[in-house]
Amino acid sequence: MDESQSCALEPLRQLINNLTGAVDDLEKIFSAYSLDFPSLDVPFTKSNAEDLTQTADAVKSINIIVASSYQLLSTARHPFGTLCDASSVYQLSSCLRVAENLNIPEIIRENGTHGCHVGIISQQCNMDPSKLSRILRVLASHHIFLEVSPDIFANNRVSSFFDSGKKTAMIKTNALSKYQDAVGISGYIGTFTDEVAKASTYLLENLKDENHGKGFAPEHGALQAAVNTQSNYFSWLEEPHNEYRLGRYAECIRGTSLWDAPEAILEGFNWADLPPNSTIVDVGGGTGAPLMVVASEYPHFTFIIQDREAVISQAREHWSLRRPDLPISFQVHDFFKEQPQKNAAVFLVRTICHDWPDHLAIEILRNLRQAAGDTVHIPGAELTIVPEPLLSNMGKASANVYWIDMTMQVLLNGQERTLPHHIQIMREAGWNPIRVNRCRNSHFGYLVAECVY
Ligand SMILES: C[S@@+](CC[C@H](N)C(=O)[O-])C[C@H]1O[C@@H](n2cnc3c(N)ncnc32)[C@H](O)[C@@H]1O
Repeated sequence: MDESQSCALEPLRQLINNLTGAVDDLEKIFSAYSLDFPSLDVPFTKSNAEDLTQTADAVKSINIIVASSYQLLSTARHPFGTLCDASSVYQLSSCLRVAENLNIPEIIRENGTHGCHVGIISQQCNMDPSKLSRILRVLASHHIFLEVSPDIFANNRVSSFFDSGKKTAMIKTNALSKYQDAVGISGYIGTFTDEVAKASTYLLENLKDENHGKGFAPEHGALQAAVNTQSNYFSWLEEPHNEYRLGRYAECIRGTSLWDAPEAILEGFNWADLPPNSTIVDVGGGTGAPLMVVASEYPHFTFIIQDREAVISQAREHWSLRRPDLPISFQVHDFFKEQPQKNAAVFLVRTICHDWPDHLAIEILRNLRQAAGDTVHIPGAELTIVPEPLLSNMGKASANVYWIDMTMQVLLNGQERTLPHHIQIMREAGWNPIRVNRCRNSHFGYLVAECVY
């Protein structure tokens, strides 16, 4: 082998060394607890081993594996292969949408643990078996479901993660019941593969639109062309024909809690330092999944969830089903109007600003500033230093941050922001960022700010 050949292969060897090192580290982490790493071929169950995969050291190793293996694949294969994949990846989303909408993980679960013939699956969801088989094969080829033998599909660790845990008989009588107090991320998949995917297909048309392409109005994004509406995303969701999508969106947002490490909200802010009678206002809180974590730990505070009227009804129902014991009140409030809570110790503003372009995010923050007595609390973003030759943003391991950024662009002309950008809009709204708290196992940062007097 001549020198130039060995040089050209060096990045591949470095990437393999990264992989080996990361797998060795995972082995040490799991053997310290005498646990096995969860198998891809076995359905997901809440377990100590799954919990261990979420800890900071395990996440670090897993991210190195994800980034290195994707870079290895892109380095090794012909560009045509990478571009074929990128050109057709929407097919994967479309097939996933079918599987979620037709309750395939639930049907397979109800038919035993050894897999289910596509003939039975298709009978139960009233589809043509040959078409469904091809759809499930696309997914199984991407490790979503396991094709145990030709045309027999079983749930694996990935497909079972969007099993709602509900009975299909119940879902058939009430489609929305699937998303009420569900486990898994069926709502997240439903929303992302439906309206977000539709909006995304109009990205180029929206960018080239002579009137709106260079603007940032939330009612002039790609979504409006895709679904033929003049309303912004949230108003459109509340139109009568979208009852199903609105119900599903609530579950989608609960699913977004998984972007964050489970304990991040507790570590992101020094809740324990607040006086016992403090009022915490969750602004645009949705159904309040992250707030439930705080309220469970600090039930002596007063908690208020604010959101649009339709969402507040969902939030009331969710808390009464899930945690009727916790002290929480609900308030219909439009965060573009004057903030009625003047004595809040904390305004929690989680994944709100990312929905909106700068001028509207600043308006939301200014309204809080005008009502504020103490601190506000906002998630931001930070880069992580990584080993050579990986990309400095961890490439594929950070892909979801960039997917969500594009989601915000196509839905509402919103965006994810870097830490300096977060700081800039907070300062413009009259807030002084004083601290960023980050969990090592999460892309989220918690930016704590005080009023500028
Ligand atoms: C991305 S979700 C975040 C929910 C919650 N903060 C969380 O992190 O789980 C955005 C929320 O903003 C709410 N929202 C949108 N427009 C609003 C408005 N004008 N006033 C109050 N809430 C609004 C939506 O209904 C939705 O619940």
